[in-house]
This record gives sequence, C-alpha cells and structure tokens, in this order.
Amino acid sequence: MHEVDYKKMEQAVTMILEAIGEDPNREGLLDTPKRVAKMYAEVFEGLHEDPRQYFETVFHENHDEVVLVKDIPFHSMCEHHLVPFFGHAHIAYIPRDGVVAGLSKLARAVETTARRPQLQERITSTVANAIMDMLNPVGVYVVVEAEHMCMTMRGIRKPGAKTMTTVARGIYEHDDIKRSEILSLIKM
Ligand SMILES: Nc1nc2c(ncn2[C@@H]2O[C@H](COP(=O)(O)OP(=O)(O)OP(=O)(O)O)[C@@H](O)[C@H]2O)c(=O)[nH]1
Ligand SMILES: [Zn+2]
Repeated sequence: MHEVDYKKMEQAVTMILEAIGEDPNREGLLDTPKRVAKMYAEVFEGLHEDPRQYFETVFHENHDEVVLVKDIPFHSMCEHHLVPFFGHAHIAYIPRDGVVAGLSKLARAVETTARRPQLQERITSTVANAIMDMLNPVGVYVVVEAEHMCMTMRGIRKPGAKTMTTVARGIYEHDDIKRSEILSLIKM
C-alpha cells in the first residue's frame, strides 16, 4: 500500500496559493492546504489499486445472454489539467460457460479506475480489459460518456460538450448488430 505524502501536498498547495498572489495565512485559507491534501488523497485513492481484484469472486449461473449495467456515475481527474471529468459508464458483457460477476463489482471497477489521474479512453479500456482477463467472457462492450471541466471552465470553454468512448472486446469487436443492441439498451 503506497502512503500518500500529506505534508508534501500541503506544502505544494501553500506554494500555489502564494504563487497566485494569495495570502495563505489569512483566516479563510489557513486550513485549505490540509483540506486539499485530504481531497486529493480521496480522489486519487484508486491509483495503486487493480480493478481486476473485483472479479476474483465469480458466480455460476446459466445465463448466456447480455448482462448490462448502465448509467454508472463516476468522477475522475483529467491527467493533463488535474480538473474533474465526470459522467456515466455502461458495461455490457456476455458470460462464457455461465461465469458471471457480482453486479456491484462492475461499478467498483469503474470507481477504482476513475480515482487516479486519467484519460477517458484509458478508463474505458482498463475496465474492458479487466473484465476480459478475469471472466473470459464471449465479449465485453464498455461505453463511457463524460463532460470534461478542462473544456468547460478554461481553454476552449465549451460547457455541455460530451465525449463518448467505446471499447469492444471479443465478439463485440466484429459484430455491429450486437453493438447496436447495447447502444439501444443504453438509450432506453
Ligand atoms: N484524449 C483525451 N484528451 C483529453 C482528456 N482530458 C483532457 N484532454 C485534452 O488534453 C489536451 C491537452 O492539450 P495541450 O495542448 O497539451 O494543453 P492545453 O494547451 O491546456 O490545451 P487546451 O485544453 O486546448 O487549452 C486538451 O486537448 C484536452 O482537451 C481525455 O480524457 N482524453
Ligand atoms: Zn484536461
């Protein structure tokens, strides 16, 4: 388990406040470095976690059609600007030989993967690969939609712009009908 260096984060936040011309000693800012350090520790707590851990326990159920968990909300931090991006992940897979995961574990995999400096594409592929590696399903299709604050509050300033990323593995790589089925279930 990697220990977070709170002291170092507090010093860094104090330096940022000084650098923008603030007075880190004024009353309202006195506890800010501590709060920010705690906040970063929380939003980056998935950094040294492996989402595959959630699929170590599996169940056996005679279900050979799609399992889709949709509208899984997540928050992450864009690795380029360290500002939030957030939205929803949708995860579909077709079990092989009746090997299914606990439903909450799909959401846990998203949560762990999102809680580190990230790119939306990498969240999408990391989750898909973890399920592929651990459940060996017939196919996995992961769709992520998110709004990036780095495109909203700064830079290009386009609030409302949504980024969609998809990763298809197994049967979904070559089967557009199966992919369309998932996309229409997501829209329902
Ligand atoms: N592919 C990808 N790009 C991202 C993600 N989050 C942020 N970005 C982009 O990362 C890019 C960084 O571009 P740079 O030119 O290095 O940085 P910048 O000058 O701050 O860019 P602008 O945002 O265009 O002002 C920007 O285009 C962001 O929109 C992500 O999850 N995936
Ligand atoms: Zn960004």
